[in-house]
Amino acid sequence: MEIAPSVLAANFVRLEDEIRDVEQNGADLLHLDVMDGHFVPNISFGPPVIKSIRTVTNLPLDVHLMTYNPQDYLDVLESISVQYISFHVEAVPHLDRMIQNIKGRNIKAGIALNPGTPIGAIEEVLPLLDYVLIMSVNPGFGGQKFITYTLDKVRRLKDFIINKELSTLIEIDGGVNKDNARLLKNAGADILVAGSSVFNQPDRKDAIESLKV
Ligand SMILES: O=C(CO)[C@H](O)[C@H](O)COP(=O)(O)O
Repeated sequence: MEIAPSVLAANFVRLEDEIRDVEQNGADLLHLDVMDGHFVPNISFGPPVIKSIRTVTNLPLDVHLMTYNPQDYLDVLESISVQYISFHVEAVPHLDRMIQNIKGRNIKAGIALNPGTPIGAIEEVLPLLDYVLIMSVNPGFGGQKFITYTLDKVRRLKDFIINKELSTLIEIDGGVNKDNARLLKNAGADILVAGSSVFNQPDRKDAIESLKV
């Protein structure tokens, strides 16, 4: 199980220290939510902040584009050398083209699904994807409660991946904590994104270890 602390929950005034803290205490990836205030009702940070973050960590950067027109960010994210980019199926009409655009840059490609979006929406392109990001809250804000029906979605997606003999990873994001981490692992999640349950805890080592079930 890999843990990707979500920078959205970090103390932005002390961002460098916050990132070094999770890097030194067991984080596997750093999850970066880019919000545009349109696809989701919030604005977070964009490429200039990600560029600065790149200079203070060796962790793989896992960028989640909660935006319309995610293709517009690819050139700059490639120049920053991020390793993972996910975009929302609900925001993009040409899934195949967008996946090829990401993978052609040697960046891992993922598609994110809102809680209410069925996994059938990505069935055809699943073999092309490196990972699927299942949202377990409605995206836009940290600190929300885990939506329990998304657990079954993870299970069904895992079954599909196994039946098709694919190696696609499942990442889950929203309301992840030490109480549901084992359920998520058993359902088939490979990467847990965790905002509040890491950055809002005083001991980040303990917080990350408690999610690595
Ligand atoms: O996608 C997200 C919210 O839209 C974030 O990754 C969010 O940071 C998750 O936070 P938490 O773990 O506190 O629910």
